[in-house]
Amino acid sequence: MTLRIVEIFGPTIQGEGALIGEPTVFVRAGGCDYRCSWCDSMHAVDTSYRHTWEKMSTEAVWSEVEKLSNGAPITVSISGGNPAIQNFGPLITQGKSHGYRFACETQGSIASPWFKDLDTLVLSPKPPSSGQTTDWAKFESCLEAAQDQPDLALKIVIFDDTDYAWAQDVAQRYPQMPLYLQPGNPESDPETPVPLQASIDRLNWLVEKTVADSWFRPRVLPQLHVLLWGNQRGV
Ligand SMILES: C[S@@+](CC[C@H](N)C(=O)[O-])C[C@H]1O[C@@H](n2cnc3c(N)ncnc32)[C@H](O)[C@@H]1O
Ligand SMILES: Nc1nc2[nH]cc(C(=O)O)c2c(=O)[nH]1
Ligand code: SF4
Ligand SMILES: [Mg+2]
Repeated sequence: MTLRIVEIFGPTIQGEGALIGEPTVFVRAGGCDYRCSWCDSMHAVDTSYRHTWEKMSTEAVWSEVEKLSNGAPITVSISGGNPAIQNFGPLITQGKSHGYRFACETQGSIASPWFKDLDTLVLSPKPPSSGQTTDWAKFESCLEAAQDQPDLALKIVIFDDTDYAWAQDVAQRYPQMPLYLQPGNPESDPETPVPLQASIDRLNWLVEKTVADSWFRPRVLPQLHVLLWGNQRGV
């Protein structure tokens, strides 16, 4: 199996959502069917970066994960881009046989048969500010592909009041799924520092909004890695 890989990095901490704080090695897949206006990982999306992506065998990816984690079983997060475009099934099988855990981050536009082999599937449908439109039939197919096997989490990025109202609608569609909200980071250029106070202010805005609405279902979280390292890549 050949995979298009942008970067493999870590161990670091998972900075977002359900597994926040968890020691994690990231495998970032190249290519995405979306073009979110505010994507913080355009180097894994825009085909002008394709020459920086590496074609790697499953074995080569696995060996890098093992090297980075020093052979100690850890959580591996498969992100991108949209990793669902490619076949990460063999990597997951290999890693699980050594006691590793696997999570995947995807927008929910493409269902992959290997979703059922994950420990955690994070579905992150995109709000209006992204400029993308969710195909809910495809999103449902992702849930079906998971076959009730992995833990599921819904993670929604909020930039403004419109996104917030949209998130409330989506939440109602999926009353059983654990829900995470994170404020959007308008600064996605890796060279530009992210002022800490501005990040805190955006988080505070979102926390105060949910509390004022007595909307107690979501967990509101920052992007912890952005607070620590800004937009630096590979962390
Ligand atoms: C880069 S995406 C890759 C995985 C997949 N394509 C997705 O969007 O879920 C990983 C996570 O980062 C979030 N994200 C991307 N750009 C962001 C930004 N500027 N601010 C906050 N979160 C962002 C996405 O919504 C997603 O939850
Ligand atoms: N530390 C850290 N946490 C993350 N959570 C989601 C990430 C991603 O880009 O998918 C990410 C990332 O790139 N780094
Ligand atoms: S779906 Fe994810 S990787 Fe693709 S453009 Fe949007 S945020 Fe970026
Ligand atoms: Mg990121």
